[in-house]
Amino acid sequence: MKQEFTRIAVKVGSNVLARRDGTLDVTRMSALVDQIAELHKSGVEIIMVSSGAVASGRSEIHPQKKLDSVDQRQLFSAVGQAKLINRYYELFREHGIAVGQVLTTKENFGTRRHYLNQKNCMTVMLENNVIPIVNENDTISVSELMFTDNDELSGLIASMMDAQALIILSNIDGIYNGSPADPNSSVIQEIGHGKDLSNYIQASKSSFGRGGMLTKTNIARKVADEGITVIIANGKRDNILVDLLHHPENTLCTRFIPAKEPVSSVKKWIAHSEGFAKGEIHINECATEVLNSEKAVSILPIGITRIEGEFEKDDIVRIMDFQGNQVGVGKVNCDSKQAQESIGKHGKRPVVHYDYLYIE
Ligand SMILES: Nc1ncnc2c1ncn2[C@@H]1O[C@H](COP(=O)(O)OP(=O)(O)O)[C@@H](O)[C@H]1O
Ligand SMILES: N[C@@H](CCC(=O)OP(=O)(O)O)C(=O)O
Repeated sequence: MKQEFTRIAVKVGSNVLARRDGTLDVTRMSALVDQIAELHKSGVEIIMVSSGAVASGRSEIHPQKKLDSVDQRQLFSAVGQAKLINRYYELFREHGIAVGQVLTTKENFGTRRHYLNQKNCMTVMLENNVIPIVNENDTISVSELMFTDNDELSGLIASMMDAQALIILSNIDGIYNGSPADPNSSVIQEIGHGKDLSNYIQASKSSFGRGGMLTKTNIARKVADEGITVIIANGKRDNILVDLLHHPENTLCTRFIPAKEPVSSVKKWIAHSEGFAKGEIHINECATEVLNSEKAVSILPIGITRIEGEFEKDDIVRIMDFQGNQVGVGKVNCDSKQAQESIGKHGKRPVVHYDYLYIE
Protein backbone atom coordinates (compact mmCIF):
# COMPACT_ATOMS: atom_id res chain seq x y z
CA MET A 1 0.00 0.00 0.00
CA LYS A 2 1.29 3.46 -0.86
CA GLN A 3 1.86 5.45 2.35
CA GLU A 4 0.99 9.12 2.53
CA PHE A 5 3.72 9.64 5.12
CA THR A 6 7.12 8.01 5.39
CA ARG A 7 8.37 9.86 8.47
CA ILE A 8 6.10 10.75 11.37
CA ALA A 9 6.39 11.95 14.96
CA VAL A 10 3.88 10.47 17.40
CA LYS A 11 3.23 12.16 20.74
CA VAL A 12 1.56 10.07 23.42
CA GLY A 13 -0.01 12.10 26.26
CA SER A 14 0.18 11.13 29.92
CA ASN A 15 -3.50 10.34 30.14
CA VAL A 16 -3.30 7.88 27.26
CA LEU A 17 -0.80 5.88 29.26
CA ALA A 18 -2.18 6.34 32.76
CA ARG A 19 -5.24 4.68 34.24
CA ARG A 20 -7.66 6.68 36.35
CA ASP A 21 -5.69 5.85 39.51
CA GLY A 22 -2.44 7.07 37.91
CA THR A 23 -0.88 3.66 37.37
CA LEU A 24 0.68 2.81 34.01
CA ASP A 25 -1.79 1.25 31.59
CA VAL A 26 0.44 -1.45 30.17
CA THR A 27 -2.35 -2.88 28.02
CA ARG A 28 -2.72 0.48 26.25
CA MET A 29 1.05 0.81 25.90
CA SER A 30 1.24 -2.63 24.41
CA ALA A 31 -1.54 -1.84 21.90
CA LEU A 32 0.26 1.34 20.80
CA VAL A 33 3.56 -0.50 20.50
CA ASP A 34 1.88 -3.14 18.29
CA GLN A 35 0.61 -0.40 15.96
CA ILE A 36 3.93 1.45 15.84
CA ALA A 37 5.68 -1.85 15.13
CA GLU A 38 3.27 -2.52 12.27
CA LEU A 39 3.90 0.90 10.74
CA HIS A 40 7.66 0.61 11.29
CA LYS A 41 7.68 -2.72 9.48
CA SER A 42 5.76 -1.20 6.59
CA GLY A 43 8.57 1.31 6.12
CA VAL A 44 7.37 4.36 8.08
CA GLU A 45 10.09 6.04 10.15
CA ILE A 46 8.69 6.90 13.57
CA ILE A 47 9.90 9.17 16.32
CA MET A 48 7.94 8.79 19.54
CA VAL A 49 7.51 11.54 22.09
CA SER A 50 6.11 9.86 25.14
CA SER A 51 4.87 11.48 28.34
CA GLY A 52 4.09 9.35 31.35
CA ALA A 53 7.25 9.53 33.47
CA VAL A 54 5.67 11.47 36.32
CA ALA A 55 2.43 9.49 36.10
CA SER A 56 4.22 6.14 36.22
CA GLY A 57 6.55 7.22 39.06
CA ARG A 58 3.67 8.51 41.16
CA SER A 59 2.24 5.05 41.63
CA GLU A 60 5.63 3.55 42.44
CA ILE A 61 6.87 5.79 45.26
CA HIS A 62 5.02 6.92 48.35
CA PRO A 63 7.09 9.63 50.05
CA GLN A 64 7.12 9.60 53.86
CA LYS A 65 6.97 13.37 54.23
CA LYS A 66 5.02 15.85 52.15
CA LEU A 67 7.01 17.06 49.14
CA ASP A 68 6.58 20.31 47.24
CA SER A 69 5.55 20.10 43.60
CA VAL A 70 9.10 20.44 42.21
CA ASP A 71 10.49 17.71 44.51
CA GLN A 72 7.56 15.47 43.63
CA ARG A 73 8.06 15.92 39.90
CA GLN A 74 11.79 15.26 40.16
CA LEU A 75 11.35 12.18 42.31
CA PHE A 76 8.45 10.67 40.36
CA SER A 77 10.01 11.34 36.97
CA ALA A 78 13.40 9.88 37.94
CA VAL A 79 11.75 6.62 38.97
CA GLY A 80 8.92 6.74 36.42
CA GLN A 81 11.04 7.38 33.32
CA ALA A 82 13.16 4.30 34.10
CA LYS A 83 10.00 2.24 34.44
CA LEU A 84 8.44 3.71 31.29
CA ILE A 85 11.42 3.18 29.00
CA ASN A 86 11.96 -0.29 30.41
CA ARG A 87 8.39 -1.21 29.47
CA TYR A 88 8.77 0.22 25.96
CA TYR A 89 12.08 -1.57 25.55
CA GLU A 90 10.55 -4.94 26.46
CA LEU A 91 7.37 -4.41 24.42
CA PHE A 92 9.27 -3.41 21.25
CA ARG A 93 11.73 -6.24 21.76
CA GLU A 94 8.88 -8.71 21.31
CA HIS A 95 8.59 -7.29 17.77
CA GLY A 96 12.36 -7.45 17.21
CA ILE A 97 12.58 -3.64 17.17
CA ALA A 98 15.24 -1.68 19.03
CA VAL A 99 14.34 1.57 20.78
CA GLY A 100 16.52 4.25 22.34
CA GLN A 101 15.86 6.90 24.95
CA VAL A 102 16.39 10.60 24.23
CA LEU A 103 15.91 12.88 27.23
CA THR A 104 16.07 16.56 26.47
CA THR A 105 15.52 20.02 27.91
CA LYS A 106 14.40 23.34 26.54
CA GLU A 107 17.98 24.61 26.75
CA ASN A 108 19.02 21.99 24.21
CA PHE A 109 17.00 23.83 21.57
CA GLY A 110 18.49 27.22 22.41
CA THR A 111 21.74 27.03 20.51
CA ARG A 112 22.05 25.84 16.97
CA ARG A 113 24.90 23.49 17.92
CA HIS A 114 22.91 21.62 20.60
CA TYR A 115 19.99 21.52 18.19
CA LEU A 116 22.06 19.93 15.45
CA ASN A 117 23.63 17.46 17.92
CA GLN A 118 20.18 16.24 18.91
CA LYS A 119 19.10 16.07 15.30
CA ASN A 120 22.16 14.04 14.42
CA CYS A 121 21.53 11.64 17.29
CA MET A 122 17.98 10.90 16.17
CA THR A 123 18.94 10.74 12.51
CA VAL A 124 21.56 8.08 13.19
CA MET A 125 19.03 6.16 15.30
CA LEU A 126 16.52 6.17 12.43
CA GLU A 127 19.19 5.18 9.92
CA ASN A 128 19.87 2.16 12.08
CA ASN A 129 16.19 1.24 12.44
CA VAL A 130 16.09 2.31 16.08
CA ILE A 131 12.95 4.11 17.23
CA PRO A 132 13.80 7.19 19.32
CA ILE A 133 11.56 7.60 22.37
CA VAL A 134 11.82 11.21 23.47
CA ASN A 135 10.74 12.84 26.71
CA GLU A 136 11.64 15.98 28.59
CA ASN A 137 14.29 15.41 31.23
CA ASP A 138 11.92 16.25 34.06
CA THR A 139 14.57 15.61 36.70
CA ILE A 140 16.44 18.79 35.83
CA SER A 141 13.94 20.91 33.89
CA VAL A 142 12.03 22.77 36.55
CA SER A 143 9.96 25.98 36.61
CA GLU A 144 10.96 28.42 33.85
CA LEU A 145 13.30 25.87 32.26
CA MET A 146 10.38 23.57 31.46
CA PHE A 147 8.60 23.16 28.14
CA THR A 148 4.97 24.22 28.43
CA ASP A 149 4.30 20.52 27.99
CA ASN A 150 5.24 17.64 25.73
CA ASP A 151 3.02 19.03 22.96
CA GLU A 152 5.53 21.87 22.63
CA LEU A 153 8.39 19.37 22.68
CA SER A 154 6.72 17.18 20.05
CA GLY A 155 6.29 20.20 17.75
CA LEU A 156 9.99 20.95 18.05
CA ILE A 157 10.92 17.35 17.38
CA ALA A 158 8.62 17.01 14.34
CA SER A 159 10.01 20.20 12.90
CA MET A 160 13.64 19.37 13.71
CA MET A 161 13.38 15.89 12.20
CA ASP A 162 11.55 17.10 9.08
CA ALA A 163 8.64 14.78 9.79
CA GLN A 164 5.78 14.92 7.27
CA ALA A 165 3.21 14.51 10.03
CA LEU A 166 2.89 14.99 13.78
CA ILE A 167 0.24 12.83 15.42
CA ILE A 168 -0.75 14.01 18.89
CA LEU A 169 -2.52 11.27 20.78
CA SER A 170 -4.65 12.40 23.70
CA ASN A 171 -7.70 11.00 25.49
CA ILE A 172 -10.11 12.83 23.20
CA ASP A 173 -11.10 12.34 19.52
CA GLY A 174 -9.91 15.78 18.44
CA ILE A 175 -10.82 19.44 18.93
CA TYR A 176 -14.52 19.93 19.60
CA ASN A 177 -16.44 22.98 18.42
CA GLY A 178 -17.74 23.45 21.98
CA SER A 179 -17.34 21.80 25.32
CA PRO A 180 -16.41 18.15 24.75
CA ALA A 181 -18.94 17.30 27.46
CA ASP A 182 -21.79 18.94 25.52
CA PRO A 183 -23.62 16.36 23.35
CA ASN A 184 -24.28 19.08 20.74
CA SER A 185 -20.61 19.65 20.03
CA SER A 186 -18.66 17.64 17.50
CA VAL A 187 -15.07 17.15 16.39
CA ILE A 188 -13.74 19.70 13.89
CA GLN A 189 -12.27 17.45 11.23
CA GLU A 190 -10.15 19.93 9.27
CA ILE A 191 -8.58 23.20 10.27
CA GLY A 192 -7.17 25.49 7.62
CA HIS A 193 -4.70 28.32 7.96
CA GLY A 194 -5.77 31.34 10.04
CA LYS A 195 -8.82 29.76 11.68
CA ASP A 196 -9.37 31.22 15.16
CA LEU A 197 -10.20 28.44 17.61
CA SER A 198 -10.02 30.43 20.83
CA ASN A 199 -13.82 30.34 21.33
CA TYR A 200 -13.88 26.56 21.34
CA ILE A 201 -11.11 25.68 23.72
CA GLN A 202 -11.94 25.23 27.39
CA ALA A 203 -9.31 25.69 30.08
CA SER A 204 -10.01 22.16 31.33
CA LYS A 205 -7.45 19.42 30.88
CA SER A 206 -7.35 15.75 31.66
CA SER A 207 -6.29 14.62 35.12
CA PHE A 208 -2.66 13.97 34.26
CA GLY A 209 -2.14 16.41 31.38
CA ARG A 210 -0.06 19.56 31.77
CA GLY A 211 -0.86 21.98 28.98
CA GLY A 212 -4.42 21.24 27.88
CA MET A 213 -6.00 21.69 24.45
CA LEU A 214 -4.90 25.30 24.07
CA THR A 215 -1.20 24.48 23.85
CA LYS A 216 -1.98 21.60 21.51
CA THR A 217 -3.85 23.98 19.20
CA ASN A 218 -1.16 26.67 19.25
CA ILE A 219 1.60 24.19 18.58
CA ALA A 220 -0.42 22.42 15.90
CA ARG A 221 -0.97 25.67 14.01
CA LYS A 222 2.68 26.64 14.13
CA VAL A 223 3.87 23.23 13.00
CA ALA A 224 1.28 23.06 10.19
CA ASP A 225 2.46 26.50 9.01
CA GLU A 226 5.88 24.91 8.53
CA GLY A 227 4.38 22.44 6.06
CA ILE A 228 3.82 19.51 8.45
CA THR A 229 0.38 17.84 8.76
CA VAL A 230 -0.75 17.80 12.40
CA ILE A 231 -3.36 15.33 13.60
CA ILE A 232 -4.98 15.28 17.03
CA ALA A 233 -6.62 11.94 17.76
CA ASN A 234 -7.67 9.60 20.54
CA GLY A 235 -4.83 7.31 21.65
CA LYS A 236 -7.28 5.18 23.61
CA ARG A 237 -9.09 4.08 20.46
CA ASP A 238 -8.12 0.67 19.14
CA ASN A 239 -5.85 0.68 16.11
CA ILE A 240 -5.95 4.47 15.87
CA LEU A 241 -2.44 4.96 14.45
CA VAL A 242 -2.78 2.36 11.73
CA ASP A 243 -6.25 3.68 10.83
CA LEU A 244 -5.00 7.27 10.63
CA LEU A 245 -2.33 6.25 8.15
CA HIS A 246 -4.19 3.60 6.17
CA HIS A 247 -7.82 4.79 6.30
CA PRO A 248 -7.55 8.54 6.97
CA GLU A 249 -10.91 9.38 5.41
CA ASN A 250 -12.83 7.09 7.80
CA THR A 251 -10.96 7.90 10.99
CA LEU A 252 -12.20 10.50 13.44
CA CYS A 253 -9.59 13.15 14.28
CA THR A 254 -8.74 16.83 13.84
CA ARG A 255 -6.35 17.49 10.99
CA PHE A 256 -4.48 20.77 10.56
CA ILE A 257 -3.90 21.41 6.87
CA PRO A 258 -0.20 22.11 6.28
CA ALA A 259 1.14 25.15 4.44
CA LYS A 260 2.15 24.33 0.87
CA GLU A 261 5.38 26.33 0.87
CA PRO A 262 8.21 24.34 2.46
CA VAL A 263 10.14 26.13 5.23
CA SER A 264 13.94 25.81 5.46
CA SER A 265 15.31 23.90 8.44
CA VAL A 266 17.06 27.00 9.83
CA LYS A 267 13.77 28.90 9.71
CA LYS A 268 12.04 26.02 11.49
CA TRP A 269 14.58 26.23 14.29
CA ILE A 270 14.15 29.98 14.54
CA ALA A 271 10.36 29.64 14.57
CA HIS A 272 10.56 27.51 17.71
CA SER A 273 13.30 29.51 19.41
CA GLU A 274 11.19 32.42 20.58
CA GLY A 275 11.61 31.35 24.20
CA PHE A 276 15.33 32.11 23.92
CA ALA A 277 14.96 35.62 22.53
CA LYS A 278 17.54 37.97 24.04
CA GLY A 279 16.10 41.24 22.79
CA GLU A 280 13.64 43.07 20.58
CA ILE A 281 13.96 44.92 17.30
CA HIS A 282 11.23 47.49 16.74
CA ILE A 283 10.48 48.44 13.15
CA ASN A 284 8.60 51.33 11.56
CA GLU A 285 5.27 51.25 9.73
CA CYS A 286 6.79 51.02 6.27
CA ALA A 287 9.03 48.09 7.26
CA THR A 288 6.02 46.38 8.87
CA GLU A 289 4.05 46.68 5.65
CA VAL A 290 6.83 45.20 3.51
CA LEU A 291 7.34 42.41 6.01
CA ASN A 292 3.65 41.51 5.86
CA SER A 293 3.68 41.41 2.06
CA GLU A 294 4.64 38.32 0.10
CA LYS A 295 8.10 39.74 -0.61
CA ALA A 296 11.25 38.14 0.79
CA VAL A 297 12.80 40.94 2.83
CA SER A 298 15.47 41.34 5.49
CA ILE A 299 15.37 43.72 8.47
CA LEU A 300 17.49 46.69 7.43
CA PRO A 301 18.73 49.44 9.79
CA ILE A 302 16.72 52.04 7.84
CA GLY A 303 13.45 50.42 9.03
CA ILE A 304 14.49 50.05 12.68
CA THR A 305 13.21 52.52 15.27
CA ARG A 306 14.40 50.99 18.54
CA ILE A 307 16.47 48.14 19.98
CA GLU A 308 15.61 46.60 23.35
CA GLY A 309 17.82 44.32 25.42
CA GLU A 310 21.40 43.23 24.95
CA PHE A 311 22.34 40.53 22.49
CA GLU A 312 25.33 39.02 20.76
CA LYS A 313 25.70 38.19 17.06
CA ASP A 314 23.69 35.00 16.23
CA ASP A 315 21.32 35.41 19.19
CA ILE A 316 17.57 35.14 18.68
CA VAL A 317 15.50 38.35 18.85
CA ARG A 318 11.83 39.22 18.58
CA ILE A 319 10.70 41.47 15.74
CA MET A 320 8.09 44.01 16.91
CA ASP A 321 5.94 46.12 14.58
CA PHE A 322 5.37 49.86 14.92
CA GLN A 323 2.46 49.20 17.31
CA GLY A 324 4.54 47.03 19.61
CA ASN A 325 3.08 43.68 18.46
CA GLN A 326 5.41 40.76 17.87
CA VAL A 327 5.46 39.87 14.18
CA GLY A 328 8.34 37.44 14.01
CA VAL A 329 11.57 36.02 15.33
CA GLY A 330 15.03 36.13 13.81
CA LYS A 331 18.73 35.44 14.29
CA VAL A 332 20.77 38.66 14.40
CA ASN A 333 23.73 39.40 12.22
CA CYS A 334 25.43 41.75 14.73
CA ASP A 335 25.38 42.54 18.44
CA SER A 336 22.97 44.99 20.08
CA LYS A 337 25.57 47.80 20.23
CA GLN A 338 26.22 47.61 16.48
CA ALA A 339 22.49 47.36 15.79
CA GLN A 340 21.88 50.42 17.97
CA GLU A 341 24.51 52.44 16.11
CA SER A 342 23.07 51.57 12.71
CA ILE A 343 19.44 52.58 13.46
CA GLY A 344 17.86 54.62 10.64
CA LYS A 345 20.96 54.51 8.42
CA HIS A 346 20.89 53.79 4.67
CA GLY A 347 23.02 51.26 2.82
CA LYS A 348 23.94 49.13 5.86
CA ARG A 349 23.96 45.32 6.07
CA PRO A 350 20.73 43.70 7.32
CA VAL A 351 20.45 43.30 11.08
CA VAL A 352 18.38 40.16 10.44
CA HIS A 353 18.82 38.52 7.06
CA TYR A 354 15.75 37.06 5.33
CA ASP A 355 17.21 33.53 5.52
CA TYR A 356 17.22 33.84 9.32
CA LEU A 357 13.88 35.54 9.72
CA TYR A 358 10.62 33.78 10.60
CA ILE A 359 7.47 35.84 10.19
CA GLU A 360 4.46 34.61 12.21
N1 LIG B 1 -12.60 22.22 22.44
C1 LIG B 1 -11.98 21.16 23.02
N2 LIG B 1 -11.89 20.00 22.36
C2 LIG B 1 -11.28 18.92 22.88
N3 LIG B 1 -10.72 18.91 24.11
C3 LIG B 1 -10.76 20.03 24.86
C4 LIG B 1 -11.38 21.22 24.33
N4 LIG B 1 -11.27 22.17 25.27
C5 LIG B 1 -10.60 21.62 26.32
N5 LIG B 1 -10.28 20.32 26.11
C6 LIG B 1 -9.59 19.42 27.08
O1 LIG B 1 -8.23 19.17 26.66
C7 LIG B 1 -7.85 17.85 27.15
C8 LIG B 1 -6.62 17.32 26.44
O2 LIG B 1 -5.47 18.06 26.82
P1 LIG B 1 -4.41 17.49 27.90
O3 LIG B 1 -5.12 17.24 29.20
O4 LIG B 1 -3.25 18.41 27.98
O5 LIG B 1 -4.02 16.10 27.26
P2 LIG B 1 -2.62 15.33 27.08
O6 LIG B 1 -2.22 14.79 28.41
O7 LIG B 1 -2.97 14.26 26.10
O8 LIG B 1 -1.59 16.28 26.54
C9 LIG B 1 -9.12 17.05 26.89
O9 LIG B 1 -9.18 15.89 27.67
C10 LIG B 1 -10.24 18.06 27.21
O10 LIG B 1 -10.64 17.93 28.55
N1 LIG C 1 7.52 14.89 30.81
C1 LIG C 1 6.27 14.67 31.52
C2 LIG C 1 5.12 14.97 30.60
C3 LIG C 1 4.25 16.06 31.07
C4 LIG C 1 3.27 16.48 29.97
O1 LIG C 1 3.51 17.41 29.23
O2 LIG C 1 2.23 15.66 29.84
P1 LIG C 1 1.11 15.76 28.69
O3 LIG C 1 0.34 17.04 28.89
O4 LIG C 1 0.30 14.57 28.92
O5 LIG C 1 1.79 15.72 27.40
C5 LIG C 1 6.17 13.20 31.93
O6 LIG C 1 6.73 12.35 31.24
O7 LIG C 1 5.52 12.92 32.93
